[in-house]
Amino acid sequence: MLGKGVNQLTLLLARICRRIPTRQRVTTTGGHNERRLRALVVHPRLPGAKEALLSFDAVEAVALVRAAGWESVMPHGSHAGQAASSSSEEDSESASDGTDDADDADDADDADAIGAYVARLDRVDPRFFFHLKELCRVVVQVARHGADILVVNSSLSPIQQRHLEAAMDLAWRAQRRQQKYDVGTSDINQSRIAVFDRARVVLAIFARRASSTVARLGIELAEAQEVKAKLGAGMASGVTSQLQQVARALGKLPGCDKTALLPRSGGARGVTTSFTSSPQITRQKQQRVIDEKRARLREEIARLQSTRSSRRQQRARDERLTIGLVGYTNVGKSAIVNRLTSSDLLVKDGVFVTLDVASRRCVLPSGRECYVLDSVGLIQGLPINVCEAIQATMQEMHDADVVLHVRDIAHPAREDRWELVREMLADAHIDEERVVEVWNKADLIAEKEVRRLHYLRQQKDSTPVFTVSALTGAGFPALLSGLQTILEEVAVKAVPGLQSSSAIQVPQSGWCTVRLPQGLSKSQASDLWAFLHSSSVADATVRTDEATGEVMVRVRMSESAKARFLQQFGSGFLS
Ligand SMILES: Nc1nc2c(ncn2[C@@H]2O[C@H](COP(=O)(O)OP(=O)(O)OP(=O)(O)O)[C@@H](O)[C@H]2O)c(=O)[nH]1
Ligand SMILES: [Mg+2]
Repeated sequence: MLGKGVNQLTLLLARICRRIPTRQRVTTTGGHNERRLRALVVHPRLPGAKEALLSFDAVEAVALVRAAGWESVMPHGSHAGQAASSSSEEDSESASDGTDDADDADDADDADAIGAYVARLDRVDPRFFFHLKELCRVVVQVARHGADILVVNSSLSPIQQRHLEAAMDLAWRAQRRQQKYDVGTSDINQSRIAVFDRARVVLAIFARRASSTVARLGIELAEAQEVKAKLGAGMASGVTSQLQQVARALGKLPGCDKTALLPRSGGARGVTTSFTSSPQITRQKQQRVIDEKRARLREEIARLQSTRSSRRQQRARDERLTIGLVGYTNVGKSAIVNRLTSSDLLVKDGVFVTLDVASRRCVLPSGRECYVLDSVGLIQGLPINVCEAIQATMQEMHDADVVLHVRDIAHPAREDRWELVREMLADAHIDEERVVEVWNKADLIAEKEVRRLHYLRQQKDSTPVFTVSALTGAGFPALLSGLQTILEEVAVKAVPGLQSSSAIQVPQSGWCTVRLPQGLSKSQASDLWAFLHSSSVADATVRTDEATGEVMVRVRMSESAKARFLQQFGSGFLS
């Protein structure tokens, strides 16, 4: 047992992992009112990024923030999309303080439309992510608008995160000064404005809303991993002068002055976190506790995942084929599952509405049943390994017989998203041959445009595409009969030695032989296949009769299985 010190450490860890400021309650009218945390979203505009898609990327980040339950702050009149002339990196004493009010009216309109602060960068700074001039602007924005959270719509290294937190501590002091709050010395070592990158926001969404235990544990594991990474990331030398520049920029806000913002003893000491400032806790101890926690979580997740995989095996045993739906978030996957299976899964305009895989039964036009799996949406900038729910989605897709890649065909960023999903499917080793595209939301674009997109698509790839509207139901009869044909092909191909359904034939008792005649329908062939692959049949060997061309499948069947076979298919197939 590690004792009381370790318990304290665990509490500290939990606090640091969440790192959400304690300002859940603020005084507005004298009393204590609950208010949502306020997040400033900063979208970095880097060279090479597609200008046309800028607003979609930024708007998506704002949607993520809302899904996390935070309010996105972007008051009118703030800087958005700084003029190109301000984009050069000027890590000098003359760095702009970011407090000037010469906001361009168009920029302000952009801000209102996008809801995010757009930071133009020539490159990513290894220490602060932003070059000094832009860093000052961002920090001033945070201080000015009373944000509790800074969201950088990209991925931050542990060092960048740590340095940004240090800069945010200065913003927090400035916020307090502006509000004439007393900055007590006991508070000084506490980082109060949290810094989130895109992946952390996604984790926060899952942490807030994920209902399954395994998803929650997955979040805890990701957080523990993050803390571990941060332990190794100390403050780089030379950042003090940059923090002083930041303080200078903040010092121009009303009620603030540079010297009051900087820690009394100078340097970056006052902006260290409570974690690193607890002298009694050694780094080894911290690491040991985190490692133990990670091992415990991994074990528990593995145990729960094995339950999940036995559910998959159960599905496989009951002989129904599985269709998995995968795609970018908000493309209409759940709406399609609802249409296919007459279910009422939650459908909503937003990101990450579905947070766990769900399976529903679907009846095909032939009366044959299959499973349809709804899944967690994918999103740009989210490494699969960060999130257990996304890993689970990919595992389900990996095991599905057919994967429907659902696309929002009306979305301007559809091609980038198509590429992203294809890459993620390839990374998860999902065979392209099993993937069928479904173009959804066809009601939102003109038919002529759909035809044009089909034409362009055929130039590149001749695999089938189904165009539907989950809203109106258009295209669903064709989708259902297409799925039926595809599943029959899948079933037939799975019989060893058979290449196509038209060739199917089969067999004798104890040992018996099932004969598959030439003219067998696809649905009969797949039903026969399903039976022959059930647990009551064993040791199948397949050969083709040279004289008749019939396929003969020799199998061992129990007496009861044989009786069921005769009942279902008659005696014509047995010899
Ligand atoms: N116009 C139109 N809207 C649609 C269509 N299909 C879905 N939607 C809307 O798109 C939004 C997202 O639908 P969902 O089914 O929740 O999307 P999803 O892909 O499951 O999203 P996540 O679970 O968040 O990944 C909802 O507002 C739906 O009403 C469609 O064919 N046409
Ligand atoms: Mg959904």
